Amino acid sequence: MNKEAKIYVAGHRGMVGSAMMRRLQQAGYHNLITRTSQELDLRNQAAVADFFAEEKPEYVVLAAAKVGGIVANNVYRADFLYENLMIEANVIHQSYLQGVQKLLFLGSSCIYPKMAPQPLQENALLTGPLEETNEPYAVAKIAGIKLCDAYRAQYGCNFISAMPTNLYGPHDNYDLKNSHVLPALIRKFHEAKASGAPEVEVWGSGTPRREFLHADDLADACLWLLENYNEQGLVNIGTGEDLSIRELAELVSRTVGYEGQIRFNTDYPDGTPRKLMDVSKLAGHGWKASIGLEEGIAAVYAAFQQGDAKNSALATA
Ligand SMILES: NC(=O)C1=CN([C@@H]2O[C@H](COP(=O)(O)OP(=O)(O)OC[C@H]3O[C@@H](n4cnc5c(N)ncnc54)[C@H](OP(=O)(O)O)[C@@H]3O)[C@@H](O)[C@H]2O)C=CC1
Ligand SMILES: C[C@H]1O[C@H](OP(=O)(O)OP(=O)(O)OC[C@H]2O[C@@H](n3cnc4c(=O)[nH]c(N)nc43)[C@H](O)[C@@H]2O)[C@@H](O)[C@@H](O)C1=O
Repeated sequence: MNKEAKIYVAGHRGMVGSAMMRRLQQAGYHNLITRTSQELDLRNQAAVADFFAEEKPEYVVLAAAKVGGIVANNVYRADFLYENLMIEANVIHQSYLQGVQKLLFLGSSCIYPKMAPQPLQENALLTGPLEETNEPYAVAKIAGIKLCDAYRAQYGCNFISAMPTNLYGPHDNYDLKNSHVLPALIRKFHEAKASGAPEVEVWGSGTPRREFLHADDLADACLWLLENYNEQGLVNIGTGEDLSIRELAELVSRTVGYEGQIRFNTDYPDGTPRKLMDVSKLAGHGWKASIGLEEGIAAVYAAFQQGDAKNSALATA
C-alpha cells in the first residue's frame, strides 16, 4: 500500500477507529479522510453516495457501527440490526461503485454460533444457532461478511473481513449500562473504592469465559491485513487466551486496589458461555498480539483516571 494512499477511516472517533488512525499515522500514511457521524450519517444512502463520489477514497476501513455490551445489544435490538445493516450496505456498495481498491470490514466474535467448538475457527460461521442477546447485531455483522464475499465473487472487489474478539483500549465506552464488561468493571471498582462501598455487583454468574484484545494490537493486525491479505472469507483477530468473568473481576479489583467483596447478580444474562478465538490463521502469517492483559488493563485504568471516559449515546438514540 502506497504511503500516499487515500484512506477513509469510518468511525475514526471510536475506540477502534482512533486506534487505526494512530497506527496508520505511525506507519507513515498521512492521506487519511474522516467524517464524524454528525458530518456524515452512514445510514443515509444519498449522503454516503455523495461523499464517496466527491472523495473517491482508495482504501476504506469500516470501523463505524452501532456497538455496545450484552444489555445494550439485547435492549436496542432493532437499532443494532437496522443501523449496522444500513452502514455496511451503504459503505460497501459505494466502495464498489467508486472503485475502492480495498476495504476492510470489522465484524465480531459474536457472529459464531453460541455452542460452536472452542477455540472458534473461521469455518464455524453459520454452523448453528446464534446467542440470543446479540442475535440482531450478529446477523448484521454476518451480512457484512457476506456482502464483502459477494462483491468479491460478482465484481472482483478486494473486500476483506476481520473478526476481532472482545476489545478494550483508549476511548472506550464507560457507560455503566451500555458498555462492555471490561470498561464497566473498571468504572464500578474505581467508584466503589472511592466511595468505600463494601461490594461491587458483577452481572451474571461469573463463569462465562472471554478473551480480551487491546485496540492497539487490533489496529496493528488490521494494518497487516490491509497491507498483505487479499483473500475471500474472514480472519479472526485475538490473543488466543481467555479467562472467566470472575477472574477478570478479581484482576480489575486488584488493579484498582479495591478491597471489598464481589457479588454476582444472576438476574443479568451470561451470554455466550465461551468465546475464544482460534488465531492460527493470522499466527500462520507471523502476527501475534503483544499487549498482555494485566499490562493493558493497568494502562487503560491510568487513562480512565486521567478522564478517558466516554458515555454511550445509545440510551438517547
Ligand atoms: N468494542 C468491542 O469490544 C468490539 C468491537 N468490534 C467492532 O469494531 C468496530 C468499532 O467498534 P468500537 O470502536 O468499539 O465502537 P465505538 O462505539 O467506540 O465507535 C463506533 C464509531 O462508529 C461511528 N458511527 C456509529 N454510527 C454511525 C453512523 N450512523 N454514521 C457514521 N458513523 C457512525 C461513531 O462515530 P462518531 O463518534 O462520529 O459518532 C463511532 O465513533 C465495530 O464494527 C465493532 O462491531 C468488534 C469486536 C469487539
Ligand atoms: C464484543 C461483544 O460484546 C457483547 O457480548 P459479550 O461478550 O457477552 O459482552 P459484554 O462485554 O457486555 O459481557 C461479557 C460478560 O461479562 C458479564 N458482565 C459482568 N458484569 C458486567 C458489566 O458490568 N457490564 C457488562 N457489559 N457485562 C458484564 C456479562 O454478563 C457477560 O457474561 C455482544 O453483545 C457483542 O456486542 C460483541 O460482539
